[in-house]
Amino acid sequence: MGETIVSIQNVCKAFGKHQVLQNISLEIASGEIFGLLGPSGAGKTTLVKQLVGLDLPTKGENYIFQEKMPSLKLVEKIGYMAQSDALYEELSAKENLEFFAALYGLKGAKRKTRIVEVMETVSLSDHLNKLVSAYSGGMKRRLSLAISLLHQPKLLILDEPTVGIDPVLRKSIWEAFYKLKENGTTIIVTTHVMDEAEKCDRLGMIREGQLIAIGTPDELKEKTNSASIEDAFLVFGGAAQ
Ligand SMILES: Nc1ncnc2c1ncn2[C@@H]1O[C@H](COP(=O)(O)OP(=O)(O)OP(=O)(O)O)[C@@H](O)[C@H]1O
Repeated sequence: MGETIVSIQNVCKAFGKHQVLQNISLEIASGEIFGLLGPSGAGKTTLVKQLVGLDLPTKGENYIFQEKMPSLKLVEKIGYMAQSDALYEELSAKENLEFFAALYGLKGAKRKTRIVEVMETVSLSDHLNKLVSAYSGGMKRRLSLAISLLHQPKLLILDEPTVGIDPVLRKSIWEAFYKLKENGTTIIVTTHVMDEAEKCDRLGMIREGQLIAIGTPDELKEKTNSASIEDAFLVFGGAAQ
């Protein structure tokens, strides 16, 4: 495995009395596609928000590129796609991309090239000048993904990137992830979709704020004698014996 890019150390998070993350520790290496798998409400979004510097743990620390989060220095190195799309509906896709590219300091020819490239990556090149309000839900997800890729981040954090995307496009988006990985990008993806979990290099299974298992999809299935990730999850979660 490559060098450690993400180190989560004894992270806890409480909202009032509600303990949402319970002593999570894990490390993610350079070039991995790491999946955080868990049901709705398990704490995945809460954890990734800390990794992008949008929230703080109640206890413990998160280090990214050996730097303690939150750190403004790392903004350029991290791409984040939130669970709900943050797009300007009344603008075209191109105008949205130009706006975010400007925020990242991309100018002139570089900006133009990156806009073309990221739209190709998400198969939206033919819809560049369309208003976002005329986009479908899946198209908006893909545009959000394109925006997160604009500045060629070394670490990409994607919160449920393929929700509302049909299986054909989902496949093409995963091909894009593999291409990014080949170019050295580390990717963290949250999901509750089991077949998507299978595509990750390693998985962290999260249930009720606890990391109940970690390993490659094959390791997790072997350890539990399960035919599927879904069954493995149930065994680790104590629901089936
Ligand atoms: N700002 C907040 N204040 C209070 N409770 C919160 C807050 N944010 C999240 N929670 C609670 O923390 C728990 C974990 O939520 P989180 O969004 O991290 O789960 P998740 O695994 O990402 O689920 P989903 O797949 O539905 O997004 C939930 O019970 C949620 O209600």
